[in-house]
Amino acid sequence: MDGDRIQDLTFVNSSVDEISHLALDIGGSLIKMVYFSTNREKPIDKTQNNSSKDNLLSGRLYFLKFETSKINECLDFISSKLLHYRGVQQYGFPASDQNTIKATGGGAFKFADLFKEKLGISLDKVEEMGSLVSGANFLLKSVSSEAFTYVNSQRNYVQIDHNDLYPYLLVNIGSGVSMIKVDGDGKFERVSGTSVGGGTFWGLGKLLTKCKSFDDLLVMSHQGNNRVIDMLVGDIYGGMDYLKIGLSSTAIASSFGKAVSENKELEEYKPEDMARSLLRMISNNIGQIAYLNALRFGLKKIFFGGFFIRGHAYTMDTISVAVDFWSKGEAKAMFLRHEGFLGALGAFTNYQRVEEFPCTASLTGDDNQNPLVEDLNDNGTIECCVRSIN
Ligand SMILES: Nc1ncnc2c1ncn2[C@@H]1O[C@H](COP(=O)(O)OP(=O)(O)OP(=O)(O)O)[C@@H](O)[C@H]1O
Ligand SMILES: CC(C)(CO)[C@@H](O)C(=O)NCCC(=O)O
Repeated sequence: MDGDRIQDLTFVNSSVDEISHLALDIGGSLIKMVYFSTNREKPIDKTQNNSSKDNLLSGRLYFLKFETSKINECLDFISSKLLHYRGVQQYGFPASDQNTIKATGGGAFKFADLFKEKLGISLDKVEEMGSLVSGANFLLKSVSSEAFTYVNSQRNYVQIDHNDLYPYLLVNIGSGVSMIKVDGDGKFERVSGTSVGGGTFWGLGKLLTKCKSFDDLLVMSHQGNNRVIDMLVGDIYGGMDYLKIGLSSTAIASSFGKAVSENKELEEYKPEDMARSLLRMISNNIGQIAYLNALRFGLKKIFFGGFFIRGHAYTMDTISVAVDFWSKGEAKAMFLRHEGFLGALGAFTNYQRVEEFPCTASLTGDDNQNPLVEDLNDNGTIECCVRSIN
């Protein structure tokens, strides 16, 4: 299992009994899991606007991921922690909600029988594109310091103006890529997509470099030099720029194009260089298609999500430069800190008692750990509230 340890628990004494609202996004490559953990001894006071029956439970959202090809690890995890039972009755959920969890992504259909058979769990299916949009809107509207631009190797956090959020283009780079024009809460249209996405990078990368894990492939791409394999404008123009059409000598004229004339065997290329060319090719292509779709609908804001990005500097830089270059600085590429969990968060917010409250995401780690998984290392929790009925 490869999970993200989420740190900085609000309630240091919280125990596994306090887990609730488990939601899954079961994709072509990865299963994403989101759950809420509260301190049942300290439900916070009712807000002034609440009905007398409502309580706001304060706690944190935690995030985990599993490879879809190792779905049994996910099933074992849920079963060993009894996640499907937790918090359901305690926080006013009807008994019928027991053994039912919200799930989105193709795997919610593909693996529904497996969940039923192995764990007795029914998957309450939440539509995938709607989940991505709900997850993105939740993050953009409720979580501070969530969206950022990436320019000159620098993350610049963007203040989201709630009155000026829509419309925007959401580009979710998972195994494949979906491009969704978002006009409001629940108002969206999938306007484009491409099969050249994260699965392509991971699949071709595995074949070309024999790397064992996605993270190895990313590390390799960081160390490589794409100019060894990519045919540059300068390679064609004798070292010169082609400024008349806006191309410098170092721009890529043809991804992997040098391999044609060099008569080298695959083994003669360094895996690092191939990983770099591949990452650049795919990120560039997605950046360009995203821009074209933004242009199609006159959208200035493009948010990129999906686990392909992984906060990887080179990926974000390539996408940002592509959007900036093609739009002549008109459109902006923005990224999300919880990029890979849009669908799972969308399924989570589909629980009736999860609403929008101001949330904060913890940026740094400390001694407090995910109550379920103590030996994981990555990324941040979201502090938030859910409504419960007593
Ligand atoms: N640890 C990892 N293992 C495998 N792939 C990873 C990992 N980390 C990031 N990735 C990348 O993330 C991609 C999957 O992203 P994501 O989980 O958002 O999509 P998905 O839901 O599996 O796909 P889809 O939505 O198309 O069904 C992989 O194809 C790969 O490029
Ligand atoms: C099929 C989905 C939606 C599954 O998540 C995704 O992998 C995707 O958007 N693929 C791209 C398909 C296309 O539009 O060509």
